[in-house]
Amino acid sequence: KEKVEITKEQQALMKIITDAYNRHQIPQDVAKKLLQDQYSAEENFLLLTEMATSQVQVLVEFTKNIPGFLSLDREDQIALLKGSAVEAMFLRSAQVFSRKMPSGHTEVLEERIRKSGISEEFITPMFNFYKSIGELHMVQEEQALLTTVTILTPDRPYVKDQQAVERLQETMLDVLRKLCVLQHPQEPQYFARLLGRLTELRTLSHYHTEMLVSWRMNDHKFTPLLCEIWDV
Ligand SMILES: COc1ccc(-c2nc3ccccc3n2[C@H](C(=O)NC2CCCCC2)C2CCCCC2)c(OC)c1
Repeated sequence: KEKVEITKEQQALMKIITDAYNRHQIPQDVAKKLLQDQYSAEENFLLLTEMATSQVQVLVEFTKNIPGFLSLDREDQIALLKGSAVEAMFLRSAQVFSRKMPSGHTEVLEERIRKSGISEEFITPMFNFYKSIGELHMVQEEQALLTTVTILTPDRPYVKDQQAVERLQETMLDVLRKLCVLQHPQEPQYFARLLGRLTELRTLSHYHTEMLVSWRMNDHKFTPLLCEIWDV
């Protein structure tokens, strides 16, 4: 049985990324807000666009802490951010949804999201994803590394130097693989399951524009930053 060992460098890399991931949390916790009050579809849409706008800003700050990211070609950095922003947002939403909450809170949160204004057809795939992320019981290092692996996806549109991105992503995947083996020794397939979620995440993100324009209200307004990042 091969002995899996995280090197000193990998330990340092993981600490930098996890600290940055935890530092760059959403300022106002949306779950708390949703648990407090029931909002109209319009108010919920505004809340979503506000949360998503601040999450994109948080994502940009987070990527500056990924060792090697700032050494990539500048335009490739933008292409990676634009290409991963929606997936990072759904990954963060899944982590918010799967957080341990006092009993009954998750059910209230689920109900509020179901009734938020999102159209019926997207609710099942979205919650299937949230629950499949929750079942993994990821530790924070795994969450941070999974988001990093998602950002460093080489085949995003307009990425010129895919090899450079691939090298960075492989560095992160190697740490994540070892971490999974050490954190979940009884589950040799855990790492594979984790990466499988990224496929589910990409599929869910394909629905994203549809989910927004079909929100049960008229005249959907977006912030300039979201117009940049979302294809709306
Ligand atoms: C595009 O369609 C949708 C639909 C639902 C969500 C969603 N899933 C959630 C799961 C847990 C808590 C919040 C959640 N949200 C919205 C939100 O505020 N998401 C934030 C985005 C930035 C990162 C933190 C979460 C809520 C939904 C209820 C109405 C108000 C917005 C969503 O988040 C991408 C996108």
